[in-house]
Amino acid sequence: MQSTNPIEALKHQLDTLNETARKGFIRLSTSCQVGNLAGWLNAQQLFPRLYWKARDAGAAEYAALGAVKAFDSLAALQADLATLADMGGEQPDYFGGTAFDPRAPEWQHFGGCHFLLPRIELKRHQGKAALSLNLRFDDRCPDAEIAQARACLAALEKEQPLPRLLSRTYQREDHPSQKEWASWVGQVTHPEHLRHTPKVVLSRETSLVTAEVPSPWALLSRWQGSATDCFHFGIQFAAQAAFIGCPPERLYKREGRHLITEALAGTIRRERDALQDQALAAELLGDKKNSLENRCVYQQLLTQLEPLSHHVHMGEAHIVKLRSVQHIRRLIDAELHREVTDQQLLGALPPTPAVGGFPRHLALAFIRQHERHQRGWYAGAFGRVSHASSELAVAIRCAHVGSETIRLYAGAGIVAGSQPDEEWHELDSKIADIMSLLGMG
Ligand SMILES: C=C(O[C@@H]1C=C(C(=O)O)C=C[C@H]1O)C(=O)O
Ligand SMILES: [Mg+2]
Repeated sequence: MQSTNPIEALKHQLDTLNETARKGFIRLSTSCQVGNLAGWLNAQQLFPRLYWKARDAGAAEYAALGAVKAFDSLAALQADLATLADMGGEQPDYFGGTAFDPRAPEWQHFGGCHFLLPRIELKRHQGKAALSLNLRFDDRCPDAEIAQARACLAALEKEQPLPRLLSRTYQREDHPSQKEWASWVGQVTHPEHLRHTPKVVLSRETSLVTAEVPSPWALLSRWQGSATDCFHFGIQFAAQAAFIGCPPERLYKREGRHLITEALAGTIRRERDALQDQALAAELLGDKKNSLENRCVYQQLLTQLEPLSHHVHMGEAHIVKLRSVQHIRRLIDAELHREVTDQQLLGALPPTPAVGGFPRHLALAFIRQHERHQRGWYAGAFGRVSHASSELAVAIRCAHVGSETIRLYAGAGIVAGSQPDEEWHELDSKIADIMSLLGMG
C-alpha cells in the first residue's frame, strides 16, 4: 500500500528496490504537493541547492538538492551522459553552470564549471509536482549508495513559508567608479581600438553591504514574480554562497538535433506611457549603435554554428520588452550534425559577444586587463543538460548573495557611438528590478 507521505513513499520504494533493478541510473518518484519550490529549498539543511525554470510559458520548474555526482568539467559531464546513454533506460537531468571566464573562475565554492546530478529532485510541470530520488549503481558500492540516499531522505525538511524581505539599509559601492568607466569607454571607442575590436562588453559590480543579507531563496522568489519572460535560477553551495538570477537571454535550447539560440543585445529604457514606450522601441530598432551591438552577437553565433550544423536560419530583428528595459532580439535556429554534443556547444558558444565582445580573444583581453572585480559565474551559462534535450541561459541580471554582501552585476556592449554616461545609465536600468526589491529603487 502506498503511503500518502511522499518521503515515506520514497523510503518504501527504496526498501523494496529489488536486486535486479540495481543497475545504472535509477529514479524513484512519487507525486507530492508543494506551494513554492524556493520555500521548499529554503527550508532544507542539505547543500547544494539549486533552482531552475526555463523562459517558455509553462516550462517545468525544478528544485534540486544534494548530488549523486558532481562534475567540474564539461568533458566529465559529457562522459557521464554518454555512459548512461549507452546503458539505455531512463536518463537523468543534470543542472549547473560555468563561469564567464574559465581561466578566472575565482568565486569560492563555484569553480569554472559545476554541474550536478541531483540526489533529490522536486519537479512541477503543468500543475503536477513529483518528488524523486536519484541513485547510481554503475560506478559505486550499491549498499553505500542506498545508505546515502536513505540519509538524504531522512534529512528532508517540510516546506516552510519564505521569510519576508525586510527593509534593510545597504551601503552601495560600484566597481568600477563612473569616472573609471568613462575612461574605459573612451579607450574602447578610440578609432584605433575599434579598428581591431569593434565590441567590448564592460561590466560593473555593485556591492551592497548590510548587517544581515536576506535569504537568497526569498529574494529569488520575489524577483521571479516580476520577471516574466525570463529564466529563473538559483544555486547555493553553502549558507553564505548563493547565486541567483532572472536572465532574459537564452544561450541555447537543444531538442534532439534541433537547436535554437538568439542574439539579444541593444537596450533602451521603458516608459510608462504606451505611446512613448512604442516610440522608444522604434527608436531602438532604428538605432545604429544598438544595431551594431546586436549584429556583433548574431554574426559570431552564425559563424560558430555554421560548421556544427546542416543549416542555420535567422529571423528578423524584433523588440523584447522587460520590466525596466527593452532589447533587440534575433532568433536563430539550426539543425545540428549528428555527433555534436553539449560539451562542444558549451565549449564553443559562450561567452557570446552579448557578454564578452567581438572578436572574443581581444575583447576578453581588454576585460581581463581592466576589470578588477571577479565576474565569476556572472555572464556564464546556467541551466539543464540531458541526453535528449538541454537548455541554458546566459547568466546576466543576477546577484551573488554572500554573508554580508549582495553583489549585483551588469554589463553594456561598448561599440562605436557609445557614450560613457548613457552606458552607465544602461547599467542602472539593468539592475533596477532587483534594486527596487531591495528597497533601493
Ligand atoms: C551584459 C548584459 O546584457 C547584455 C548587454 C546588452 C546591451 O549592452 O545592450 C543587452 C543585453 C545583453 O546582451 C547584462 O545585463 O549584464
Ligand atoms: Mg547596450
